[in-house]
Amino acid sequence: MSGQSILLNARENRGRRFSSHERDQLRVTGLVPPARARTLAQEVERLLIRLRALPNVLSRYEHLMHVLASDEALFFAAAQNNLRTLLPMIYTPAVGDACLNYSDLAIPNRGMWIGVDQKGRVKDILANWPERNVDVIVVSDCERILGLGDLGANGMGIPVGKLLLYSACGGINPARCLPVVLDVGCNTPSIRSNEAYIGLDQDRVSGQDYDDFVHEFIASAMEKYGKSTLIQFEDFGNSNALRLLNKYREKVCCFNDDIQGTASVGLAGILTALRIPGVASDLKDHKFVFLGAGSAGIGIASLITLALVREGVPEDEARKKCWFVDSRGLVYKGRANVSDAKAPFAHEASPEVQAVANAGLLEVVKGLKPTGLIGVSTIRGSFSEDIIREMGSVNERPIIFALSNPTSKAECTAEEAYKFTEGRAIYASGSPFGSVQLPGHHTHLVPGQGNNSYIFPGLGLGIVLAGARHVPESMLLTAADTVSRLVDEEQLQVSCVYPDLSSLMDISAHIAHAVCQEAKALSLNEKNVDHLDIKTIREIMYEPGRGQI
Ligand SMILES: NC(=O)C1=CN([C@@H]2O[C@H](COP(=O)(O)OP(=O)(O)OC[C@H]3O[C@@H](n4cnc5c(N)ncnc54)[C@H](OP(=O)(O)O)[C@@H]3O)[C@@H](O)[C@H]2O)C=CC1
Ligand SMILES: CC(=O)C(=O)O
Ligand SMILES: [Mg+2]
Repeated sequence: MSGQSILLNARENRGRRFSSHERDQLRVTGLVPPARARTLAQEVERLLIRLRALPNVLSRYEHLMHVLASDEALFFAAAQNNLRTLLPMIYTPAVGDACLNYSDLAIPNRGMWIGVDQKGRVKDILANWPERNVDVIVVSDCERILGLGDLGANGMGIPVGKLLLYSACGGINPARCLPVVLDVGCNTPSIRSNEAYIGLDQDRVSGQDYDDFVHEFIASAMEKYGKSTLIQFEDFGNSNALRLLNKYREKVCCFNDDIQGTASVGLAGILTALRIPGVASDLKDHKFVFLGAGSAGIGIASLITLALVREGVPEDEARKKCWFVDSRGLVYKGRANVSDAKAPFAHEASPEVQAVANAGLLEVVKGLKPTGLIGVSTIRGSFSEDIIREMGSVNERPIIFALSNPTSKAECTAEEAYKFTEGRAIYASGSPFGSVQLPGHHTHLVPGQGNNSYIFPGLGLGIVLAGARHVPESMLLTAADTVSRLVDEEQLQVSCVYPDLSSLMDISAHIAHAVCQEAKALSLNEKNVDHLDIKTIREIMYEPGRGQI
């Protein structure tokens, strides 16, 4: 490749970073401005200045997508070395705004939209993807994009964003990542009424037609890329997420990020909290109330159950540590409308608890006295002052996780959680909040970002390196243990239950190592992992700025 074609290729293009010798050799002299070659560090710095000068979230998102499409090394070097700054611009919360407005954004196309109108032709369509080798596919039908609902084809920002994190935080080569939207229609009138809407203008298909289409996609992807390609299900609606996971988890190498990745990051935060003075140090001495009993909530509770079983607690007893409140109130045995997924967590409720079951979350908290309150409901403000105060009155250090995304959907803010508990809350949120200094307090408090982005990049890397045939729950447990172990004293001092976000590449190397070992222990690895110590994994991770920044 040489001349103009190299400048038009995002993977090869280095724009103004080509040396004069390279410019001559590659025949791009004159095609780039004549000023002396710049370094990657200089270009990254310039990009950050430019981003700061842009007026809003969407303009920054658009700018970054253009950089990505023209100079991949610059994009990922900037991201990997400035995760705290760039993650919120390419992932939550910005990606929420981006998806809401996707049809109107001036950005290059990225990923594959496969429409249900192409049923029967999915294999042919996949053949249009230019790369022969794919390690990870993130696929969404976009029915539940973050807490924003059904955004149809606009949801592409999510598979794209997740895969950007696979490279920026997990060191997977971006050339081997495939974002896919299965466009099965959209039931949100405001999205479809935009005359520029990029998706199919039809209602969602469901039932057998839906299942056949998803199946055709999975079978075609396996046929084209092989059985070791990892499929990550992302942001499927509640009626399909667990169903599809259960259908495919033993058949293909796949996991559902909203169920399992979230479970792992949720458990990691809880395990870390056990190390904070004032919190009961034994998981079995805790009780959790979840607001929201969908993919994320049921996922976290199921993994807490597994962690307790690992400690010798009988499964039935373990499940009783987790209680759910859904859109109809407390979930308990004998209540109407308890789905199969919720049923294992529908416990016998004492008459006192039943008496408050329809009275709202505050009464449930008063009745059950949980040690932890976990928000996965998409309802902003649902952890009201009263509820947070109640958590503070029954716990020395209440665990309060507001995990709904994006920021606009968080059950409570970091400041609310700290203020209403006099700084005693151990708080984490799905989308980032800044640190908080309460009046009269010496130290600032740092909310952890309880987001599955701590998990899936390293988990995926481990799966790919091991050539794992399946993704058993024990891999999610081991990922949670690993993340929790990496939280240092300094973080604990400021009540933060997650490791420093800017070290995600290192965290991912640790997770990948643990996952490789787990794959080997279960004989699930198609590839030899014996040589893969943490240092070796870290060295083979994709990192365009290595040694230059
Ligand atoms: N931090 C992270 O890493 C992650 C965060 N999330 C976030 O979690 C949220 C939920 O995701 P997910 O579980 O997949 O979504 P689901 O659609 O699967 O579940 C949503 C749940 O919220 C419940 N709910 C809705 N309204 C209310 C209400 N007013 N009061 C109580 N419960 C209510 C629903 O109740 P019902 O069952 O009765 O309909 C349902 O159980 C989203 O905002 C998502 O962005 C998700 C994955 C990862
Ligand atoms: C983080 C994530 O996966 C979600 O909010 O859906
Ligand atoms: Mg998700």
